[in-house]
Amino acid sequence: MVIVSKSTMNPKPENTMPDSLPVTISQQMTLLSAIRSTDDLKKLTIAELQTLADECRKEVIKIVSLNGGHFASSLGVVELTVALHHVYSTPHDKIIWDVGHQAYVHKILTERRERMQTNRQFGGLAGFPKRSESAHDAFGVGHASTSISAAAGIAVASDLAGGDEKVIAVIGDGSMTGGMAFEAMNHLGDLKSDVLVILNDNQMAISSNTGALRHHLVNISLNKTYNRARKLVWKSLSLLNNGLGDKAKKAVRKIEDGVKAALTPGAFFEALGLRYFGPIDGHNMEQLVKALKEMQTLPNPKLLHVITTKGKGFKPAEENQSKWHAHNGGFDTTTGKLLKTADTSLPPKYQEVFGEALVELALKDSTITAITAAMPSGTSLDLFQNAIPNRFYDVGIAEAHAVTFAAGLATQGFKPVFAVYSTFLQRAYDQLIHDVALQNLHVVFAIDRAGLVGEDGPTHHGAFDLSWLHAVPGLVIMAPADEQELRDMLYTALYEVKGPVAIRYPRGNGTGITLHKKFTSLPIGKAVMAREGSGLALLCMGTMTGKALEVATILEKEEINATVVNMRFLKPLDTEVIEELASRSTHFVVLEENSAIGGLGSAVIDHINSKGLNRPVLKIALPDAFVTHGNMNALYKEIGFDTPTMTEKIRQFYKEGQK
Ligand SMILES: Cc1ncc(C[n+]2csc(CCOP(=O)(O)OP(=O)(O)O)c2C)c(N)n1
Ligand SMILES: CC(=O)[C@@H](O)[C@H](O)COP(=O)(O)O
Ligand SMILES: [Mg+2]
Repeated sequence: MVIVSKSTMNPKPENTMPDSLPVTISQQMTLLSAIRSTDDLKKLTIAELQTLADECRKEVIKIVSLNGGHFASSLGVVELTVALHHVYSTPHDKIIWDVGHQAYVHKILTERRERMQTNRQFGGLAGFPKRSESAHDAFGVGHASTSISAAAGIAVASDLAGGDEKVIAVIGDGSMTGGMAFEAMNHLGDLKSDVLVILNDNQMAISSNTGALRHHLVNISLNKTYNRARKLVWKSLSLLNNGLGDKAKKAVRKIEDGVKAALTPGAFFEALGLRYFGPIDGHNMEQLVKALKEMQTLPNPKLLHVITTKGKGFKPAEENQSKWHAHNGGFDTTTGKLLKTADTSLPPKYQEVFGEALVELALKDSTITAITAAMPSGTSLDLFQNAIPNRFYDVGIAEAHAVTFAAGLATQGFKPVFAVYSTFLQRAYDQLIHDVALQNLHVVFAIDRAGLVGEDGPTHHGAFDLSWLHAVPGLVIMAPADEQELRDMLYTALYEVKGPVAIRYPRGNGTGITLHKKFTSLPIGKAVMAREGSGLALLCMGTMTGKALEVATILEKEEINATVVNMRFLKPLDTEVIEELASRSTHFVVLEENSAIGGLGSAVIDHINSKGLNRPVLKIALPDAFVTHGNMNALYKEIGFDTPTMTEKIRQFYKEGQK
């Protein structure tokens, strides 16, 4: 195999009007609009493939500028995606995109171009690959580091069934930091199944990638001796594929292995049983196509290291890759400038209030440490990182490790705060139980994005945390009704609670309440009255309190005088308030933005039953189903969380009981 030198990195188009396409294209038509299926890509020359890539890049910029979505990651893999669909044949061959936030070009090329303007909208295309959406989406994704495991499973299934499909996992350097990726390579290397792992190395997760592997990958790219030796290795590979006899093949393979073991920084992957190739320039179509064609002929697990630039081809995104990881849309497609000025009148976001409060407290308390699993900006722990870098830890996409790491810190008298999205903490349930709760360690879980999150959809909704946290003995679980309560709950978690404690709060803006400078300790396990009433009791978790108050105001006009209680704590549950309410209420309604199974509703019903209080309870909660993607208003309407529907449900429930 010939490695293309830097000077040939951007080959000039050989002919701008391809005659190799099945359809005739007019002057105005782009190459992209002539593509009907991935079969059409097979016939394109390298220059045409590059033209197609340029058009796809423009298309991604246009789509995200209109409706928002994940951005810089797709721009970085435009050439890689085009090359993959040129060399491989999906859906027969299987491409598994890790996380899937970089798969927009894959979607455009696999018969979804016309629907891309519905991307992430209610009823439209999903923002991530989804098996039910297209046969070309080999595996459903959203969470990181799953691709190699899934690829191994698919390849083994093919081995068992005698299939001949090729299986390719495309995984970013950020996702490669996740434990599952290592576990999968360890297994795959032993299995010997035919899987190509493409390591898309752009030195970025959402923010800068972290960890020792990151430095290792930089070393590979910069190692001159290796890069010279690599040419020799690739030459031997070409020999291998060009008709040598079995004995000679073995001898060449031995030489190759020897050279690589001595010189290849990629020996790390080799040790795990994956033959390492690369690094190659992931924006050079010729190099990519050649490399992929070589990979296609090789049996067994192998890893192709591809170097790309996140945000490639859109200057603002290349210059600020983290900011442009995802975008809300509404920007100029050349300059990146916002077309409308941002609304500065909105209240601060819950995550910002959390991040600021934690810094305030940690500046006065040197035992507080902050931990993120690759989400410093999303959780606002970047504020802590800037203010107190020596007590800030970004562990990579490694939620399970983060929890046990926190447990270790806690054993030594530190107060670790792990800020993590609800959906990603699911990865670390065992660690939370076994390493933290069982040892009653004082670890604070700041559980962000609890409840529905909108456009990211079911892979990202924080729909279950109250249910699974509820089952853990000794864990204190709280949810603030507004941003002031979030500050006070953080303070309470750090200074009143002595064991494991979780605070769950939603994505997005707070209520706009005026924040006090002072922190207040909240009595543990005690609810607060938000509205006095009688007959009907509305018991709320977190921000559902605001919604319940709206409902109560509407019902008041109909002479239904509801009591609204902000429960504050799921655990310990305020059983006294439930018993007191039972003395003056005939009906209970529990409101929570969590699955109807196992959260506050279940806790209240259990207590009512255990005391023989005999009160009917209506649960207003998320359905026992995966909630789709779309904007929050559309989702709330879909599940009956809009104020009119909730009011009607509660009205009916109460009136039925009065008959
Ligand atoms: C388990 C899990 N934790 C966190 C995330 C949030 N997340 C989404 S993309 C991403 C960074 C991925 O980096 P990389 O794989 O290198 O892809 P790139 O965007 O650089 O192409 C993170 C942390 C996630 N999707 N899944
Ligand atoms: C792909 C991924 O998991 C993240 O990029 C996620 O979409 C971020 O969501 P927020 O916008 O809520 O931070
Ligand atoms: Mg990356």
